[in-house]
Parts: sequence; structure tokens; C-alpha cells
Amino acid sequence: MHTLIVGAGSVGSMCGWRIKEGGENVSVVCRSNYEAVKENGFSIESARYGSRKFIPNNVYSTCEDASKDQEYDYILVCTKALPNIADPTDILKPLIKSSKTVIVLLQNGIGLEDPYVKAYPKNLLITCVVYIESEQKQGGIIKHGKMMELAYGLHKNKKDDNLDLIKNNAISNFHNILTSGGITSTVSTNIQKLKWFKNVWNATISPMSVISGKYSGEELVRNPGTRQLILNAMGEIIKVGEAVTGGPLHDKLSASEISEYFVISTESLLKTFIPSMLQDFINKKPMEHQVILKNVIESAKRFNINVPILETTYELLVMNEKKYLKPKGILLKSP
Ligand SMILES: NC(=O)C1=CN([C@@H]2O[C@H](COP(=O)(O)OP(=O)(O)OC[C@H]3O[C@@H](n4cnc5c(N)ncnc54)[C@H](OP(=O)(O)O)[C@@H]3O)[C@@H](O)[C@H]2O)C=CC1
Ligand SMILES: CC(C)(CO)C(=O)C(=O)O
Repeated sequence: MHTLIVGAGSVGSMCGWRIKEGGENVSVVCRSNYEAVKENGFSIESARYGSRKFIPNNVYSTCEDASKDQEYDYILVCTKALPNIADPTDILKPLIKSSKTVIVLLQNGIGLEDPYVKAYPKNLLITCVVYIESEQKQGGIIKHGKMMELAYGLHKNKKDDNLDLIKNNAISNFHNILTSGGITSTVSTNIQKLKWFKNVWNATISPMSVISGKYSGEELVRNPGTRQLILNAMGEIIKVGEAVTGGPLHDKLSASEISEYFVISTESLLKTFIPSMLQDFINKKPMEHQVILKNVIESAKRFNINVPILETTYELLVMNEKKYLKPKGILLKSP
């Protein structure tokens, strides 16, 4: 089977590396790291797997090049999710030639799937919750911690409500290629619930690590004032997630236990671990606030739920981002 990683940064290179180690063909589409990766491959330092080189089967600088004489079984979309800047489905156009290709979204945030269903209605779409702690230090140099888990499921649109997810070939093959590469793989029949659950962390600790002035998650939850603020913000998003998904976000944890769980697990993260949103802020790149925060706020409005902390966080985050995006000429579709 041939897998293509679109956006081979930290998450994409980690997944591509492990899948290739599991015995599959893996090609990558790079952007700013293209020259470095083409020349030297990826050098990965991982607390879980050790320090190794990852040399992909092919390294491309564009999806057009990657599409020549090739049709892929799986395309893993590992770019940042930025639908507020450009239609994220456009770059896949040359690659999607038939219904054979399964599109897999490895991205944080919620509400990512609809544009793909619209653009590629015949292709199966798998959407993932990504539990990985990784960072690209410079072109092709990747630092990874211990977390390496994907939870995922088929994104169901109305036409495929009766699909038996686990038996579905696309899912079981994907499960096999992940586990062969030593990636923890969890198949879910209610993936949106898991996406919302994970977003409780991303919509609170990630933006606060930026607007607080670059504190790590660990530092924010150890300080009593910001710990309480985070717990309150988590309470807001949990209410919205429950309304959207129609039930509790976790089978065993109550709403307040979910917030406690995230705060306690953040205490054990390394002080030096930088949330991916803070990595973007530091590198003056667009942040994923549309899919992580704005989509939550819009859902809250639909259900008449007040989310004042999330709204404040979002507005301050966007103001901070404008300072560096405007001079680069990058404009957001929504403010
Ligand atoms: N890092 C982490 O620990 C975690 C990340 N995630 C999520 O995973 C996703 C990926 O994150 P991460 O790997 O950290 O991000 P990175 O910024 O490290 O990687 C994204 C890569 O995609 C490239 N890219 C963007 N657009 C294109 C394009 N049009 N064509 C080719 N390449 C493109 C970027 O290139 P360029 O350098 O030029 O911008 C970059 O190399 C995000 O949704 C993130 O929120 C989830 C959990 C943890
Ligand atoms: C918390 C973490 C590292 C989990 O994978 C993450 O999602 C992020 O930094 O964006």
C-alpha cells in the first residue's frame, strides 16, 4: 500500500516514519522543509522510539508533482487546519483520481470534515484525534516525546449511516498499518465525541499559553489563578460539546472530572513542551483558532450557551496574530 503525507512537518513525519517502519511505502509533500528533507531526510529524536533517520520513498515539493503517475491508497493530511485562510481541499485536487484513495485528516480542532465531503463525495474520509507531542526544530529535524496515538473513525455523512465501521476495509487496513509501525491505534464509532473531548484541552490551554505571554501548559495549571480560569473555560466548552454531540463527552468521567483530568495530566507534561499553537505563535505562523475556538463559539451560539471566557480568549488571540500576519500580507477570510 502507498501512503502520501501532505504537510510533512512534525506530526506528518512522525506518522510517515512509523508507517514506513511498519513495512509500507511512504511518500511526503513538504513545503518550507523541502530542500532539507530532499537532501537529508528527517532526523528524528524520539523519547519513545529512539533517534533515527526517516528517508521517505519520495519527497515532493507540491501535490501536483506527487500526483504524476501515482494514485495513493491513503492520503494523510497533516498540514495545520486553516480554513479561515484558504479552502483546505484545493491542494488535494490533483491527487484524487478515483474513489480508491482514502483521505485521512490528522489535525486538531472540530468542524474540519464538511469541506472534504463536499469536494470529494466519493472518497472515504477518516478523521483522527491526534495524541502526539512533537515539534520541528528546523527543516527536517524533529523532536518527539512519548505520546503517539491516533483515535479515529469514518466520518459519516447521511448516505453511509449503516456502514459497519470496524469491518470496513479502509478502517481495518489503516489500523493494521498504524499498529505495524508501533502507533497506538484506537478505532471509534463516535469520533466526534472524541474530537470534542480532545478539543477541551486545545481550546483552553493552547490559546492561554499564547496570550499569557508564552507560558507552558504545565506552568499555567500550577498557578492557582490560571488553573481556575482554565477549569472554568473547560466547563464552557464541555457544555457546548455535549450539546453538539448529544451526550456526555466521556463514558466514565463527568463534566467536572474531565476538566480535572486534563489539568492533572497537563501537570505531568514537560515544562519545555510547547503546545502546537504556541509553536505557531513563536514562529509567526497562522494559528488554528478557527477550528479550535471559533467553531466552538459558533456552535455555542446555535445552542444559546454562554462562553465568555472562550470568546475573550479568541478575540485576544486573533489580535495577537494580526500583529505578525498583516505585515506578511496574510489575510483571514473571517476576522
Ligand atoms: N505538534 C504536535 O505536537 C501536535 C499537533 N497536532 C495537530 O496536527 C496537525 C499538524 O501539526 P504539526 O505537524 O505540528 O504542524 P507543522 O507545522 O509541524 O507541520 C505542518 C506542515 O505542513 C506544511 N504545509 C502546510 N501547507 C502546505 C501545503 N499547501 N503544501 C505542502 N505542505 C504544506 C507546513 O509547511 P510550512 O513549514 O511551509 O508551513 C509544515 O511543514 C495540526 O492540526 C496540529 O494542531 C495535534 C497534536 C499534537
Ligand atoms: C496536547 C497535545 C500535545 C496533544 O497531542 C496537542 O494537541 C497540541 O500541542 O496541540
